[in-house]
Amino acid sequence: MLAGYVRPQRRSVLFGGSLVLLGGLAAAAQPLAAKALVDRLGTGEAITGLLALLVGLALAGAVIAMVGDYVLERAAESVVLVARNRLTRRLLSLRVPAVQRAEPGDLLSRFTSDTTLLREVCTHALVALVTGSVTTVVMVVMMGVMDLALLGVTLAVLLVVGLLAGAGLPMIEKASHAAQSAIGETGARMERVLGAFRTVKAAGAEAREIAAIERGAEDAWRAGVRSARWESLVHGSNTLAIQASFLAVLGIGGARVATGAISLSTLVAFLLFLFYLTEPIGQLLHAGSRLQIGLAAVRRLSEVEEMPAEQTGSGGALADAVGRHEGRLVFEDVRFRYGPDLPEVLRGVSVDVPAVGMTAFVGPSGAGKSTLFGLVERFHEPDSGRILLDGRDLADWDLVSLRAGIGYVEQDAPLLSGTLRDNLIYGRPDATEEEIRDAVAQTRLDTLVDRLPDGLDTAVGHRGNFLSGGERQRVALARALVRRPRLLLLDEITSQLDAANEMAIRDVVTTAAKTMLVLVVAHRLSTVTQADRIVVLDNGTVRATGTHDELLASDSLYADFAATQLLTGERDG
Ligand SMILES: Nc1ncnc2c1ncn2[C@@H]1O[C@H](COP(=O)(O)OP(=O)(O)OP(=O)(O)O)[C@@H](O)[C@H]1O
Repeated sequence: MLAGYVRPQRRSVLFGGSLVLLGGLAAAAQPLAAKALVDRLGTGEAITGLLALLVGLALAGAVIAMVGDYVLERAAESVVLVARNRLTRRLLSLRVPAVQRAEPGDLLSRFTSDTTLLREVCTHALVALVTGSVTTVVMVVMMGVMDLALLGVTLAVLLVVGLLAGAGLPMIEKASHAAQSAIGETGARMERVLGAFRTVKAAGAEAREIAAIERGAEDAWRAGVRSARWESLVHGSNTLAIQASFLAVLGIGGARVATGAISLSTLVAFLLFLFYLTEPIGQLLHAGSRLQIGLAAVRRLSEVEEMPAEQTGSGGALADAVGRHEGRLVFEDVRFRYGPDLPEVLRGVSVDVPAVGMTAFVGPSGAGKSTLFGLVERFHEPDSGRILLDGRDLADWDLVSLRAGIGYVEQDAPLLSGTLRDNLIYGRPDATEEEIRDAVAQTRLDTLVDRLPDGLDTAVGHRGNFLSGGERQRVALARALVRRPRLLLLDEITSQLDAANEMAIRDVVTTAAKTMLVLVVAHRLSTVTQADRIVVLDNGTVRATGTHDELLASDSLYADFAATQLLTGERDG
């Protein structure tokens, strides 16, 4: 997965990495030039050329490293971009139940914060790991050429660093993952609060929510501190090791110079090498710890990749077919439960709905009415039985084509932040002005549009919260009509309308039912009575089917509903 993120940037990473490496090598060559300089000083030869070389090496090294750094930073940003785009596509293709089970705030944190962390791992850390290793190896070889005994001393001390780092690095990954998860959970909690802000206020729950969010933030802090502790241990071991090596080399090297085993210039160069070694080793340790943090982020991103996604094909041609062919919608012994441990919600539903006309589903709350709509949209798949449209199992339809033919107004259909127009054309961005106006007029939104300061181009607020509940319902219906569906699924769209608006909407629905298949779920008797057929659902089964009059005579539950007006009261209860 990591490779997948880095691959598109491999050229930049290679180029930038090579530059950084070159810069590092230029730095590595400096001790050699310094050694030559010291030797020449002893012999009294001219040193101007060597001095120039030394300055040139330092300058060139710095500039090359700087350019390399920029190239890598840029590649890192591109990696984040690629990761965000990939995650966006993944998130939007997820199956509805998967997203319903997840916390939106947590998914959001993966999109914002984890992708940002990814930049740590993908370029800099990887390159630093390579350049740090190469520079270290080059320096160690050079040190070996100078004096094997001193090298032995150095390596022994460095081994201790390696062991310390080896123990610390996995802990960093663990702590970082915990910190990110805690941030995700806190984000989810925050999203919950902001999404129901008025309810939070009305319930006086601010203090409780603050405490809960702060607890989450503290969890993140604790994990972050744990990670910081391991990081500083890993990083600090570098300084410690180099200093210890320095003293050891100085002592043992001094003795070797005194015995004449090595020259003074060799000792100076060796110590310089040791001094320069701090950087690549520090780089290695830093890269190692960053890599762990990035890997923790990759782990969280890959968790999203593993969530089930919808399968969509091309479907353009089929979308046309949906518009042209008319056909029945048939439920054949449909059984469904929301999860393996949950009770069966639909227990063998069989309904045959003709291609045109209005079919109403009524029944007590929780009977499974909305669930049926969810199955038609294929948000969920039946556990057994089939649903056929045009005689074809919905499972065989291309999802895009299927949904292109459906106008779905869900219960409490949310609007999206943006303008009223954005909301109306959400299901069909290429709708003409006339079609928009037409839908607006049908749903009696024209008075609202006239009243709004910028008409159709007025912002409606987050989830449409600048509008009343009834207005939101009518916008949702207009949005479905603009889509020009062949199949309208209307789930409780009149619950918040006053009598006048309800009557108008009823007319819209009746008119629509003359040319298309309209399924409504309604608790209001007035909406239901004019349906061509009514399906009474009870506890996941079809109890009775017929017209209002037929059911009044034949079905006691329906007769009871009608008589006691429970059909109206149910929503509020
Ligand atoms: N996503 C879900 N996960 C688990 N259970 C669910 C889910 N959605 C609905 N249910 C359960 O399935 C049952 C049927 O719900 P459904 O929304 O279809 O009922 P309904 O007849 O539309 O009710 P209402 O008239 O109150 O809208 C209910 O018992 C509900 O608790």
